Amino acid sequence: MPVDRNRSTPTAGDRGAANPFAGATFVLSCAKLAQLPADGLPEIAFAGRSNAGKSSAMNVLCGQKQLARVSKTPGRTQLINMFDVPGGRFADLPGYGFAKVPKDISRAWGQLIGDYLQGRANLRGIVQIMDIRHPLTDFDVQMLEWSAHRGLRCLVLLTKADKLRFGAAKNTLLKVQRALGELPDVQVQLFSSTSRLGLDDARQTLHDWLVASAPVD
Ligand SMILES: Nc1nc2c(ncn2[C@@H]2O[C@H](COP(=O)(O)OP(=O)(O)OP(=O)(O)O)[C@@H](O)[C@H]2O)c(=O)[nH]1
Ligand SMILES: [Mg+2]
Repeated sequence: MPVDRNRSTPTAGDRGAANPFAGATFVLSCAKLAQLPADGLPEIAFAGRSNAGKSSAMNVLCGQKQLARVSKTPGRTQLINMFDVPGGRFADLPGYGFAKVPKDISRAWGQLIGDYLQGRANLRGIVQIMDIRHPLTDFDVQMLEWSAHRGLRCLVLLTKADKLRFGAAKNTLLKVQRALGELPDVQVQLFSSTSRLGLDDARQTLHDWLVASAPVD
């Protein structure tokens, strides 16, 4: 039976009015750029390694449990999934770097992400999701460099921070901040979709991006 992905369960403990992304809805899945909505709404893309926690982060940011599909199997999100949020749109990008994916499929994903990052005019920023236990893969760094080259803002979420002791998480945060210090417009923070660490800060940053992108009357 098909799952109606617009019917989502609110996350327990969500503070409702404080969430700027409450009421987010699934729009569509696209395999090609031509299928993306053409209305020019400001977009924020969630990028990162397969299984890093992109879909989980998007769900918790929107205060919904099953808005984007979460899976224990890496490589599950293979299309660009678009979600309407107040003031713009979120794009859940297919994850990269999953070794068991056949080469030709892997190439097609890379092409899709590359085309999207380079060609999507209404793209306003990137949320780069990194598993805090495996930060800064080569492709993570390449994504950040592409984004900086295009003048996009970037928020790095070091997610699954619940898996580390707080001191170890803080050390990784400092290490990643130092490593990315040269790149303009990059912010790095701790995050956990499970414990909700960093949730309010991340929501505020993304909300500010969309507000800054809104047309002035
Ligand atoms: N402990 C913990 N587990 C998490 C967190 N975020 C995600 N996970 C788990 O990590 C796995 C992958 O999460 P997804 O959100 O599906 O990851 P993804 O990056 O969207 O994966 P792909 O769509 O395959 O690229 C799932 O088993 C999640 O439950 C987190 O903050 N803490
Ligand atoms: Mg996913």
